[in-house]
Amino acid sequence: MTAFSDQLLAVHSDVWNEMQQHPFVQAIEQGTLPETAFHRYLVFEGEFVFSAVEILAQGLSHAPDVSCQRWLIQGLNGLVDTQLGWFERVMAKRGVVAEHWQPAPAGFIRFRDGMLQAARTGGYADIMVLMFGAEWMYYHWCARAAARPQHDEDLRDWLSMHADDAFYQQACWLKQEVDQCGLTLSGQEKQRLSQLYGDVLAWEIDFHQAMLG
Ligand SMILES: Cc1ncc(CO)c(N)n1
Repeated sequence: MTAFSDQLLAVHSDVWNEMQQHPFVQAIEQGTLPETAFHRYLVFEGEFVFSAVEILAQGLSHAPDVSCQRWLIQGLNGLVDTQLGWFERVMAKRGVVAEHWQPAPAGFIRFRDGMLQAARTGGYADIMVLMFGAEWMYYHWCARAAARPQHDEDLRDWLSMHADDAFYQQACWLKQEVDQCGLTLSGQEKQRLSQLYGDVLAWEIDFHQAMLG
């Protein structure tokens, strides 16, 4: 039987491909992303990472065993220390002030609120689907973009944080958790989570569209 994560990828391949070929992603791959768009991205991606801490923490509150708790705590450390620390340093160095980019674009709000609402009302499987949706997709485009020459050192750094082995292992763990959840879910629950996975990719497309201004 096809693993649940592979079913999600197969059913939603159109929206997956749309995200992988998004103009924001293409601009980064081709080295043509305007600096304004990168600065807008730093502000709202930083805000999303802050929300992702809450999403993973909700996951931690439902974790079925210690091994899952360890993975989630490691993920939380990565977000709070490595990533949020990186935003603070890079934004200060580049003179990017979050308050200057308010109000937040509608595409960002839809993405963030969609993710937070699903994490707050859903169970462990919901949160694994949310984070698998976000991270597996990010690993794939960032790995491609990181393999290209990138003249902006901060962008290069950000891409490599999402293309390195630690990030890949975490994305693989989320994929396995989705498969594990799939083994005991009813057909109706799987249908609901498949819809949620499709929503995540659609919200991601909205988010990255909004970053182009
Ligand atoms: C917008 C967005 N989606 C997904 C990820 C994956 O972690 C991220 N860092 N940012």
